[in-house]
Amino acid sequence: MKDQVTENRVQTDTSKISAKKAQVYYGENHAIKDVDVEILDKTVTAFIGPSGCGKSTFLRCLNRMNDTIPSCRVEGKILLDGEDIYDARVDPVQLRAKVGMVFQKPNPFPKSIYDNVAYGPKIHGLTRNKAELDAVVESCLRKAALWGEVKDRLTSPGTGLSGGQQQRLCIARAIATSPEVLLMDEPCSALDPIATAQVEELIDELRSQFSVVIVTHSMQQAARVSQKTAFFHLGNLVEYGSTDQIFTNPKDPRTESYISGRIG
Ligand SMILES: Nc1ncnc2c1ncn2[C@@H]1O[C@H](COP(=O)(O)OP(=O)(O)OP(=O)(O)O)[C@@H](O)[C@H]1O
Repeated sequence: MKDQVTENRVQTDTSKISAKKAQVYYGENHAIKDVDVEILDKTVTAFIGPSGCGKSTFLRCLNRMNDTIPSCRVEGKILLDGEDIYDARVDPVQLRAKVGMVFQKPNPFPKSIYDNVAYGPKIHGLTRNKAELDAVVESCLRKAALWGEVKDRLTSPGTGLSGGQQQRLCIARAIATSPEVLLMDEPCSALDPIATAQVEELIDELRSQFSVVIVTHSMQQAARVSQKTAFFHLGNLVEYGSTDQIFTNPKDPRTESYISGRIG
């Protein structure tokens, strides 16, 4: 099958996150309607769709980031490895260490480069001593392709880096808690083409370790970085499939209209 040929880099068909009849409301506004989807492990999944269709809202459901919005209500089930993440026993802070997030605008803490990355391992007690923490910081900065540029100024403020470097620092910070899933909400929208290419390359490397979900407005980016694509429209998940199939042979006329530029 064509899917399998073009998708030969997908390493697994194991489901990492399952949404079952997921609904999200902001007060009366029904923003996500009946979404069923399986997000695969060690795969990059792109969420695409016109502005306001609910991509970010659905992304934020996956690590309970919507909990911070008072008017927001989530119904249905979101399971991480089969466990309901909305169960009362789940601690959202622990959940967000497992399901990390990188935002549209780089948002380093007003701390040193070192402390930005060390923060998560410290608060979650993931290292036993300074040497271990140093090793985690170095390894995450290396994975984020930033080590070479910052190794001589680890004590300088993270906010003093360029936009692209700040975003890679935020990625290093997000991976420092050894997440199983990384959620990225338009991570390149504030970056220039060179920084975008670096982050895209990084995304491709990260998926050998965990599942990555990326919201993007750029169909070119979705095609470059993802193996699976979900197309949202007016709060509905209209179509989900291999990125190749979605872009070359969409089944739903709404997907076709969007990818050919007729809606959005
Ligand atoms: N914090 C919020 N409070 C109230 N309504 C919200 C909030 N965030 C999003 N919404 C509403 O939910 C719907 C989906 O918005 P969302 O931001 O998830 O869409 P999106 O597809 O990510 O859009 P964009 O591509 O423009 O970022 C919209 O009707 C929006 O107005």
